[in-house]
Amino acid sequence: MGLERLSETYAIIALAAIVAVVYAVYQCFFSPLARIPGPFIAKISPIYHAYIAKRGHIHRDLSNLHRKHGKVVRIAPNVLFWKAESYSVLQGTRPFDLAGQRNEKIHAEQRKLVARAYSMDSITYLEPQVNSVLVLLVNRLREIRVQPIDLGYWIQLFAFDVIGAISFSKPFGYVESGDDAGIFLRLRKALRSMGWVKHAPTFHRIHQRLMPYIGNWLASNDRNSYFFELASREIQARTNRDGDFKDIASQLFSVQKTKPEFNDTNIAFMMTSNVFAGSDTTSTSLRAIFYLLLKHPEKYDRLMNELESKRQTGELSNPVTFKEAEACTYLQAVIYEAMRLYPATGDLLDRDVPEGGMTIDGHYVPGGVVVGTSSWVIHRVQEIWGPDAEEFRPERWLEKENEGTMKRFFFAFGGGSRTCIGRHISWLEISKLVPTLLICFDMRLADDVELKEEHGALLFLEGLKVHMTPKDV
Ligand code: HEM
Repeated sequence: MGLERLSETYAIIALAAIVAVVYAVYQCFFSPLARIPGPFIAKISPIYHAYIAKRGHIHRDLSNLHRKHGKVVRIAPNVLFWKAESYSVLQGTRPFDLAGQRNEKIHAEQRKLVARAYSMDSITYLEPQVNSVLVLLVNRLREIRVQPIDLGYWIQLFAFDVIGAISFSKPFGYVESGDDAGIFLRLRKALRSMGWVKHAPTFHRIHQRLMPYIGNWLASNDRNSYFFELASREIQARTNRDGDFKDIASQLFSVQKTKPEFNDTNIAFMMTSNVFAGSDTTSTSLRAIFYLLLKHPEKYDRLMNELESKRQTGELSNPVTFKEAEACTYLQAVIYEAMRLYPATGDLLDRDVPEGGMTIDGHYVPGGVVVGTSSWVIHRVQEIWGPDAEEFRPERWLEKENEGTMKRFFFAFGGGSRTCIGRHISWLEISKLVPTLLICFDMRLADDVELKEEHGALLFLEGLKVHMTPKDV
C-alpha cells in the first residue's frame, strides 16, 4: 500500500515535470514569440517581470535587457491599443479611473469630461495657487539654519501642497509645518506594492477575493481606499466652503452641472489621481533637475547666466511666472534633459496587441500578447539621442538639427491617447520652482551625494542634500 502510494506520487511528479518541459519547449521553440530574444526564465514564466519589478530597479534592468538582447525583448511568456491586464490592479473596483481604465471607449468618454480642467488654457488660471505655495517654500527654506538641507524632501512637500492647492484650493500644510505627517511613506508603500502586483494580476485577484478572510495584505489597495477617502474628505470640505475658487474642483463641478452622471464620487476619484499620479512624479523630476544641475557646474553657470541677464533686463519676476520661464530657452532645455535621463516612470507601459496581431521590428506578434515600452529605454537609444545619450547635455535640445525629433521621442509623459493629462500642470510647477529657487539661493551639492534610486510603480530618488545660501533679491 505504502509502495503503491509512493509510486503514485512519483507518477504525479513525473507527469508535472513532463508538462513543464513540454511547456518550456513550446515557449522557447514553437510559440509565435519563440524567436524574440530574452532571458530564458522570462520566456517560460510570468513571474520574471513581477520579480524584477519587486527588486526596485526595473527602470535600469529594462535598459540593460535591451542592451543585451536588442530592440524587441521578451520578458514574459505572453508579453497599441488596449491597456493590458496589469492596469486592472491599478483600477480595482473604481468606476472612474483614467489611468487604470482599460476600455478605450470608456476612457475616451471620461477623459473628455475632465480634459478642459487640465488643459494648457487652465494653466494661467491655476498659477496663483502655485505661487502661494512657492512663496511659502522660499520663506521656509530661508529660515533653515542647519546645512546641508534635504532639498529633495522640501521639494516633495512642495509638490504635495501644490496638488492640494490646485485641486481643492487647500494645500495640505506640509510646507508650512515642514512635515508630511507620514503620508509620503504610506504612498511609497502603496507604489512599491503596486509596482510588482501589477505584474501578478492573478495573485491580485485571489488576494482581493480572500480579503474578507485574510484582511488586506497589499499596500497597493490604499490607492482606492485610504487615498480616495482623503480626496473625498477634501472635496466635501471644499463644497462646504464659500468662495470664488480657482482650482480643478471648481472646473469639475461646473462640468457636473451639464453632466450629472459625473457625480461627486467620480470627482473624488479624479482628485485621488491628482494626488497619486501628480505629486511624486513631479517631485522626482525636480530632484533629478537639481541633482544634475548641481553635479555639472558648467551647466549650472550657463543657466545662472541666462537667469541673471533676464533679471537685469526686468524679464524675470520673483516668483518667476510661467510665461517668463517659458521664454528661458536654456532653462527649458535643462528640464527636458533631466526628465529624459530620469523619467519618473520606468516600467513598461503595457498594452494588449489587438486582434489580428502586428509586426514589431520584423517580429510578428499575435493579438492578445502584451507589449510595452519604457521611457528609460527610449530615452537612451543612441540612434535618437546620439553616442552621448547617457550624458547630461541640455544643449542637445537647442541644436537646430534636433528640433522636432527629440520632442517626438520624449516619453516621460507617455504618449498617444493615454498621454499624461497632468503634464501641463507639472510643467507649470517645475518651470516656476527651478528658476525661483535658483535666483533666491546660492546652491552647492553636499559632499559625496549620489542619488539612491528605487522603482516601485514610480521612480523615487533619495538623498538630494544641498547647501543653500539665501541671496538678497
Ligand atoms: C513630471 C510629472 C509627471 C510625469 C512624469 C507623469 C507621467 C505620466 C505617464 C507616463 C502617464 C501615462 C501612463 C500610462 O500610459 O499608463 C501618465 C498618466 C496620467 N497622469 Fe501623469 N505624470 C506627471 C504628472 C502628473 C500630474 C501633475 C497629474 C495630475 C495633476 C497627473 C495625472 C495623470 C493621470 C490622471 C494620468 C492618466 C491619463 C489617462 O490615461 O488618460 N500626472 N502620467
